[in-house]
Amino acid sequence: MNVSPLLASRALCAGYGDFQALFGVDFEISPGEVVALIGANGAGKSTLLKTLTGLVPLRSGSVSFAGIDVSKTPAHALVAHGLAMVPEGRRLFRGMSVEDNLRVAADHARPVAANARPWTLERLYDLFPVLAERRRQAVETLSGGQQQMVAIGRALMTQPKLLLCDEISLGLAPKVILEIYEMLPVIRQAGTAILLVEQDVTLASRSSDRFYCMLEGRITLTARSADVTREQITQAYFGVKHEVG
Ligand SMILES: Nc1ncnc2c1ncn2[C@@H]1O[C@H](COP(=O)(O)OP(=O)(O)OP(=O)(O)O)[C@@H](O)[C@H]1O
Repeated sequence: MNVSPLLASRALCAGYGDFQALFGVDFEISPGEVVALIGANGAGKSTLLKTLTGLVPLRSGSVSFAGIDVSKTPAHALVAHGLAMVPEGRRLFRGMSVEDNLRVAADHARPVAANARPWTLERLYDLFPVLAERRRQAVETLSGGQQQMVAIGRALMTQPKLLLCDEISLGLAPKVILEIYEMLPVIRQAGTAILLVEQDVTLASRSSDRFYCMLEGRITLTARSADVTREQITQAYFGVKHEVG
């Protein structure tokens, strides 16, 4: 059975002023899938993420999320439809406690069905027990890894169908990165699809079902993570187009 994609772009072009950053990008992620987006600095990953979420306008092509035309929907309204972002740099509400950061997000949550099991503070504290210990602390007093957990928790409190994670490993120690990445399967089992924008290619392919590689605003490789070779990734990352799987 073919499942319709949750998020899909077709022939997407976008840019800034005279500069075109994305050229005909076809991208999709299905419900419950974990997809990674990799590429060197400046390849266009953040721009793609921003265009998929309506923060950068389309020049041509289309983006749909859960059947909604993203170009006709204000970015903030997409949250209520189930699209949540863990932004690069986390952007937590400084001066507010861990718990208040999480509670604020709940005010913008997607309505969930009566028989669904929503993300609650208790459930998040089970996922990241250290946040329960620090619930009353101001977020800026937390370590970088703990702040990243709050950023993920805040996004989950909006009850997303899709969690977009922009370089969540950036600047964190390897042990902390693993702690956070180990939680992704739990989030996915709860029914949330995940898009990981990641600089670390090994981590990205190990943690995803499929991935896309970008180079200079174009997709140069799309593959099932289990099927792709190191050489194919290297070529796509630096310059030769491949289609696998
Ligand atoms: N606000 C902006 N104004 C003008 N050009 C921009 C802007 N943001 C990004 N760009 C340019 O668009 C291109 C793609 O940048 P983007 O940030 O999307 O790449 P990236 O793959 O996310 O890189 P990084 O990993 O460094 O974040 C780059 O050439 C970048 O210089």
